[in-house]
Amino acid sequence: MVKICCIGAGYVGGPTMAVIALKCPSIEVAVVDISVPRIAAWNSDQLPIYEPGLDEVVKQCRGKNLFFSTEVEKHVCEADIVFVSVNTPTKTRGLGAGKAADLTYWESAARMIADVSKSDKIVVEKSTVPVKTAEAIEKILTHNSKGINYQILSNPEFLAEGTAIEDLFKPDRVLIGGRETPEGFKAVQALKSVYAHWVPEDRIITTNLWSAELSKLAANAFLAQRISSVNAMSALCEATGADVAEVAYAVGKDSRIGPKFLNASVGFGGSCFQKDILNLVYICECNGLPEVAEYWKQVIKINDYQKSRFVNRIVSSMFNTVANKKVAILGFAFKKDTGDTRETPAIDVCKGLLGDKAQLSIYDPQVTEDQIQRDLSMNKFDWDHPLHLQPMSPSTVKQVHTVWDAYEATKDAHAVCILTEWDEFKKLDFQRIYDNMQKPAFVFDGRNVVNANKLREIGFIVYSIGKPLDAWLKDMPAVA
Ligand SMILES: NC(=O)C1=CN([C@@H]2O[C@H](COP(=O)(O)OP(=O)(O)OC[C@H]3O[C@@H](n4cnc5c(N)ncnc54)[C@H](O)[C@@H]3O)[C@@H](O)[C@H]2O)C=CC1
Ligand SMILES: O=C(O)[C@H]1O[C@H](OP(=O)(O)OP(=O)(O)OC[C@H]2O[C@@H](n3ccc(=O)[nH]c3=O)[C@H](O)[C@@H]2O)[C@H](O)[C@@H](O)[C@@H]1O
Repeated sequence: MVKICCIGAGYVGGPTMAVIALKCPSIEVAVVDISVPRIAAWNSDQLPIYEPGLDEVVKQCRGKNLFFSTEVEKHVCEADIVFVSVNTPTKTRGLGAGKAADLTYWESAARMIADVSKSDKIVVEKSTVPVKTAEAIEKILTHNSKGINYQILSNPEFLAEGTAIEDLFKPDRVLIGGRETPEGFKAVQALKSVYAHWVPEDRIITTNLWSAELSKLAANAFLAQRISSVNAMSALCEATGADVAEVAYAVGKDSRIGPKFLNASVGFGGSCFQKDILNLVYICECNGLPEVAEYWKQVIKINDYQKSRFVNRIVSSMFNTVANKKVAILGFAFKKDTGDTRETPAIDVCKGLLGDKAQLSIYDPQVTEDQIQRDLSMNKFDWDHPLHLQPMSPSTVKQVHTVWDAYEATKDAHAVCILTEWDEFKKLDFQRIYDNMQKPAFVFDGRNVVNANKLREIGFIVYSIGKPLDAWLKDMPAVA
């Protein structure tokens, strides 16, 4: 029986391995992690991450051919194929701080593999890593090899959170990069045969190592660039009276451009877009390509601009101050159908409002009070480290209250900000909300989920990203 071990039981390692176990009953899959609570949660009824469809997949295989364990060394030693899906945060200190990927966790995983292995192994990069990382990993493994042969493959993951199971069941493509040697080709074939259990052959792309590594960074950069492009247009729409949804629809109808990923928003979030672009920027700089680095940096700059533009719009509309005003925040996760808050635009928007002394009442159906408090008091990039290495007891932000109901959050509020596009926000009784709010009552829709005209009929002053401004907002320009 082929044995797979995955180091890192996170958002990628957990769902990816659960699907491999489901689709390949003849393969034994062990997912290991240094985080004891995380593994305990994977072995319980309350999985550590919320992802539609994940519970069912895990329930079907756990204890049969899918195991979650903290016995990292044992499972690595026994495995034929070792996936590495550990954190690759942005460096906060030293060379490349604020941009380069911190490969500490990756390197320690590689050294541990070299230490405990007693048989040949295929080592698969599942984490998103800088191009040429495989070369470094190869050196660590071969210099400590004790006669064992290692083949390094790059097999980046393209799943999106909230649709991870769907994406894993029917991937647009699976990408496998390997060395162009007979041993390399053999290793690529071995991994290909795992995916071939359920992925059509023409969707499994094989390339050289560096193409696979770079394709992952390129794909995320292209996706984020589309959002920054439409968000840049949203500012121009507001200035001119155009409607960004109409513009995006018209532009997306061109089959060369396509309709997906053109929703204007308060900004993109998530654990990877910013991190991976910063990483790409750093690689460009290191390769003497400052113009290319500047080009990609702009994608992040527009994203930061979009978030601060949103905060400025709120404050300027409300008589240039939100001091001591209750502002309801609906949605804190970085997108709907996930409880993940890593790099969520809600953090920057809330921090901006807190900077202007607002009182925040936050409701998100999947995010806990503890998580929100941690996010609002943590330093940039600290979130991307294993849980037990994050700050233990960050200070409480007193002007923030977390509630478990949208009506409670909006009661007596001066304004409502929608920061995540949860479906339930579309169905709220806005008349009831309006009746219980201070007047004038404002809605700032950072995800374009509400029917602005209906809300205006109720009496709200409404701001929607990239839509023609109502008279109130026109008179109060958002100047930074
Ligand atoms: N979150 C996402 O949607 C996607 C993430 N990625 C990439 O996948 C990688 C992992 O991301 P996530 O799963 O989101 O991170 P995560 O933080 O959810 O999971 C990483 C896990 O690795 C564990 N870990 C770290 N060092 C370890 C070690 N030496 N031994 C054992 N366990 C160790 C941590 O405790 C943690 O549970 C990153 O490189 C990320 O860029 C790629 C595609 C999608
Ligand atoms: O490498 C990764 O981590 C993953 O990053 C993204 O996936 P994810 O961040 O989970 O979610 P997305 O659906 O891409 O959304 C990212 C952010 O962009 C925002 N977004 C998305 C689409 C859009 O049209 N407008 C928009 O503002 C979302 O609200 C969210 O904040 C990519 O879509 C995945 O292919 C990739 O594997």
